[in-house]
Amino acid sequence: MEPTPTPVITIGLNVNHPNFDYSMAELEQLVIANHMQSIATLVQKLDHPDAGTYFGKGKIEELADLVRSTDADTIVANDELSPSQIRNIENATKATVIDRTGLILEIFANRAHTKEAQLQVQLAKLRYQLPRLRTSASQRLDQQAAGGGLANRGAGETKLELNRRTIEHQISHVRHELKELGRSYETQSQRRKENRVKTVALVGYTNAGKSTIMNELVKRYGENEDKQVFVKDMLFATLDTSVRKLELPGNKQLLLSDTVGFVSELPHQLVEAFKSTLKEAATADLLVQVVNYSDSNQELMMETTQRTLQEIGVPNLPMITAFNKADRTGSRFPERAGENLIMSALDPASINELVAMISAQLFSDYVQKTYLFPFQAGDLVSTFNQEFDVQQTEYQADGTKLTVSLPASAAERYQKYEID
Ligand SMILES: Nc1nc2c(ncn2[C@@H]2O[C@H](COP(=O)(O)OP(=O)(O)OP(=O)(O)O)[C@@H](O)[C@H]2O)c(=O)[nH]1
Ligand SMILES: [Mg+2]
Repeated sequence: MEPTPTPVITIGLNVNHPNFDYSMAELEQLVIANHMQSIATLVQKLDHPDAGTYFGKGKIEELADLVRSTDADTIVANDELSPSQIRNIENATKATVIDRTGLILEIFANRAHTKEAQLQVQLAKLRYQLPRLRTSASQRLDQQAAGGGLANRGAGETKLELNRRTIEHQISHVRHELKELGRSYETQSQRRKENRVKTVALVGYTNAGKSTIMNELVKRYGENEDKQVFVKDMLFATLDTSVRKLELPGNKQLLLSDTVGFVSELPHQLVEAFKSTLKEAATADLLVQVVNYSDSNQELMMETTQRTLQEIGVPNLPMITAFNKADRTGSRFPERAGENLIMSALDPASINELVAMISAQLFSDYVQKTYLFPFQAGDLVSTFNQEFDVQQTEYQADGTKLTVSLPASAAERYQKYEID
């Protein structure tokens, strides 16, 4: 059974923020993803945040009253706060303050499963903690850190120095471990490149349906249909990149990867840390951007996706945009316009259309050829049947005639058997 969510108060400052309501709604979702529940919300409109307390003086008093009159002893702020803002709000309200960055880091810390994701989150946490050594926001992260050993309650100046050095030491240690892992990772993807297996990466905003699409494709075309990935209606269900091998009709093989979802204002510490997980996307032959077409903020989400892809250094790759969850809208689907597809992951016709689009993009260098293999080259007939898309076979007196669709590069190798 899931534990009861921790009650919290969410707070936000509207500093001429055009998408303020949306960012507050997203904060509520992030809170839920961290097993918390917002029981009250306090917002203020200001020209700029108060340098010392974020909210203005009167609003801070209101917040303190709210803490006293509810069950919540945790406050979650919609922005990244300075260490002194966190400390001052905590002193004024006697509650624990977590900022948006700290919240996202907590979610990631609780969800990371692979060694690499865990190290990356740890690195991001350490970087976040460094300037915040004495706030309870960083202590919460401390307590979660594997092995702990960093608790610094009642820290004096010397202890603080010590902690700083410990953290710096840990940062370089984690970096080193990541580098080692990265090396083996690189050889893996290098090998894939050499074998010329085409790669496709699903990217996009969190909760858009990337993992659901991955599972539908694995069910139909996977080596092993049990290799399903985790799907859940909450933010950041996926944190680790999973790669699955698919074989589309006609022996067309590809590697499909499902990646971590993006969110507005993804903490820069995490963007940095996840660069290597997202390398899978950076080296792909094709990106499929999944968009939640039923969300009124889809434009914003697409902008965030574009910006994040740039930040993590994904070059401008060929892209198909899948406007997913159309079953929740009044729109017709599947409906294709160029490289855009309005679709639903729950609809087989949509999945077929998506596969056709992926296949057309990836295998555009395929050519159709007719070969005559004499009987002494009989081995090639079985090789061709295993590796390529054999569309027609005719047994003739002088050998076996095959009509085949295959990559242009492979066709070059078998030129001498080619007949018109
Ligand atoms: N109605 C409807 N629901 C969908 C569709 N695709 C996905 N969902 C649901 O949307 C929720 C999120 O789906 P996921 O596949 O986990 O989303 P994701 O993009 O992988 O999310 P993260 O891993 O958090 O980045 C789940 O509850 C899915 O069942 C769709 O086409 N239609
Ligand atoms: Mg997912």
